[in-house]
Amino acid sequence: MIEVRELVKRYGGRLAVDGLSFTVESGQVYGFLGPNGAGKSTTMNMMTGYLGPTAGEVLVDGHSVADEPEEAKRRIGYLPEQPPLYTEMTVDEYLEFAAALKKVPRADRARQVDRAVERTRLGEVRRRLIRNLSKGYRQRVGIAQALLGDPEIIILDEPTVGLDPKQIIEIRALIRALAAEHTVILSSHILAEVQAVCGQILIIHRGRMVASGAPAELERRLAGSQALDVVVKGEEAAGRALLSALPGVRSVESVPGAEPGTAGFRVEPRAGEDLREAVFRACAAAERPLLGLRSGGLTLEEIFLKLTDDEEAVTENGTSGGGPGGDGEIPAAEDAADGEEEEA
Ligand SMILES: Nc1ncnc2c1ncn2[C@@H]1O[C@H](COP(=O)(O)OP(=O)(O)OP(=O)(O)O)[C@@H](O)[C@H]1O
Repeated sequence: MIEVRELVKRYGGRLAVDGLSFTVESGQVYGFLGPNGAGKSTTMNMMTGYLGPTAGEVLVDGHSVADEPEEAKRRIGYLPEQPPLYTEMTVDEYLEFAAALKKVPRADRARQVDRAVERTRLGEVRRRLIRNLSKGYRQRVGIAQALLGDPEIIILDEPTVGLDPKQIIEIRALIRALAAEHTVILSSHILAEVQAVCGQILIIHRGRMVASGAPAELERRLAGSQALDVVVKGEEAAGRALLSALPGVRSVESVPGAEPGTAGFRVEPRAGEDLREAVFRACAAAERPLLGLRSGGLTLEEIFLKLTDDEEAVTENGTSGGGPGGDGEIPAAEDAADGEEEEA
């Protein structure tokens, strides 16, 4: 288990990590999600003791990374964003060297290297020079290195960045397999990646946590009420009057762009109401053809983009101005970093 308490990192005038607190429970796969520059690498570097925090602390199974680095670090295997591979070594030589650096007892090194090679399926290339390996295989070497010493927790910084689609699938499968025996934390700026392998998501933006939870829970909590996108035949005013009169409707907004002779609306229900059937029946009773009816709640992808791209629209209770409401407890994603924003 890792406890991150009020972690802060300042690079000169730039606040890269701004008071992050969270807990990583054993036996789960956590996805650390955020756009480039959100502070993911900085946080991972502090969690693994590569970088000292400006303030705050990290405890690994109760051991402070700052005060008991050996105790804390031996529980963590780390694949940094740029793994320090020695490309003039063979895979075996490098892993033996890494095992020695990690103070794996000499008598146990060969066994541990064998096991790491087996788990990352490097058997075929173990006698090849690292410089002759593809990026996908090099990444596996980096992961094998993280497994040496048999740490309980594996931390992987952007493990699939720069890989081709086939390699990405292989690395994801490898991560899932690791999860059977380790707590895994990986960072990514791609939601689909985190959704594909993680049971828990931590969304970070400008050095702060903007949402966390299981993917389905986040979606449910933050997607907002089941707003409906409705298209009816005929004039806008008549369609609006019809929909507004339905019990359970909170608001009806016109959505521009409907084809001529039709009108589009976003219909917000009151909490807990499912309006689909009522909309259908009302249109039928009024002999007004219903041309479109779809749930307009946000997908997790839209939530992620809203939380990280459009922070001005995010208010204190995590709802967005004009968008569907939500009852999630997310702190405001106000401008905390004082640097320029980077491309997502
Ligand atoms: N050594 C450094 N000196 C100064 N600023 C830094 C340093 N390292 C990171 N930063 C800045 O801190 C912020 C957070 O960077 P960090 O690398 O942690 O983000 P990230 O979420 O991991 O993004 P990426 O995926 O691009 O690495 C960025 O604005 C970055 O420019």
